[in-house]
Amino acid sequence: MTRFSDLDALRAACGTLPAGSAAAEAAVQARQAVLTKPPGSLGQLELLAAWLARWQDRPVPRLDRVSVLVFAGNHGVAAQNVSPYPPAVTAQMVANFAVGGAAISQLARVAGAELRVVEMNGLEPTRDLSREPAMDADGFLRAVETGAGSVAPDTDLLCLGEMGIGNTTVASALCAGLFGGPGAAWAGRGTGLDDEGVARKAAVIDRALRLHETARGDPLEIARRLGGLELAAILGATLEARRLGVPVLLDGFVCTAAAAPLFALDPAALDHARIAHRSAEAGHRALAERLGQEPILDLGLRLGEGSGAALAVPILRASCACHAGMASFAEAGVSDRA
Ligand SMILES: Cc1cc2ncn([C@H]3O[C@H](COP(=O)(O)O)[C@@H](O)[C@H]3O)c2cc1C
Ligand SMILES: O=C(O)c1cccnc1
Repeated sequence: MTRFSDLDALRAACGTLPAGSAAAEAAVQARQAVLTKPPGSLGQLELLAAWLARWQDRPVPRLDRVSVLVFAGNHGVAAQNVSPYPPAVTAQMVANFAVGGAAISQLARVAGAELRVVEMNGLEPTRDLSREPAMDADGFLRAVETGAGSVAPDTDLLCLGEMGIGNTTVASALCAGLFGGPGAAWAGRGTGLDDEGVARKAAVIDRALRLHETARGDPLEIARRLGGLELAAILGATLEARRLGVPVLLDGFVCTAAAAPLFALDPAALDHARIAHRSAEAGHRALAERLGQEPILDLGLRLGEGSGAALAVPILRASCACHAGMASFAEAGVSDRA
């Protein structure tokens, strides 16, 4: 398993990323051009096949082994009354995942994906980021390693998700720390805060931003101080997937925020990771724009768990099926344009 002795070692790993296979991408584009359809008429399906091919390094992309990895963690900042739900729900939902009763249990099945849930640090909470750094360097790095170590090398597509009461506050703080703006610019309703609750959440984030001001400009320090264990694991899994040639689907706001420090270090670092679904959570639109991405889907979900990522899998399956299974003009005896 990849080990990181210190933050500099992790930073170095983030600085040496494979570029993907331009040849595999070009092969897909060449084949798209001869399939029985007007050029470009399959829109995003054509682009997604090329994207999968590049990062899988396969001229014909495949989705035989799709995995949903959900990282679960708790957060000290939940003590600040920033979520309508108590932290005990995190463990209760992990139990619900195990017996197939959660939304992601159903959506992973529909996607034809294996679902795995990883509990971070026995669901012990991090420290309250509005009072001190959420994690020490060791705790942060072990969480990144746990994420990296959870990615099976033979995965064709990795869907990432999270569970952790209070983590929309963490994700908002992380975005503000990375990209600027006050708490109010990034804080949303999460699981259902009212206006007063959102204002309280924004104030907690502002306090955290003042406290961790000196870390501004250092994305991994921001992730350590203003992040959380399941978010660090998502960062580690996203990084490792790049190394292993596994394309990634990021779920909603929390998941995208978790991977965002990689983008802040290198704007090409998330080229193998697509935002699967635009969450209805307030900050997600701005975050996706900041990362230069248009989410594949926008169905108004605001759940997390990897739900949006799993929902995009059938679209990718359609993309692969058309690419691999359609006939060319020559094979089908269809006249191409004059
Ligand atoms: C029953 C239940 C199931 C969930 N599944 C995902 N989340 C989502 O809500 C939480 C974040 O929202 P906040 O920051 O407002 O606490 C995370 O656990 C996230 O995955 C859930 C939340 C609840 C209550
Ligand atoms: O978009 C998300 O990730 C999200 C939104 C609300 C609650 N939990 C997660």
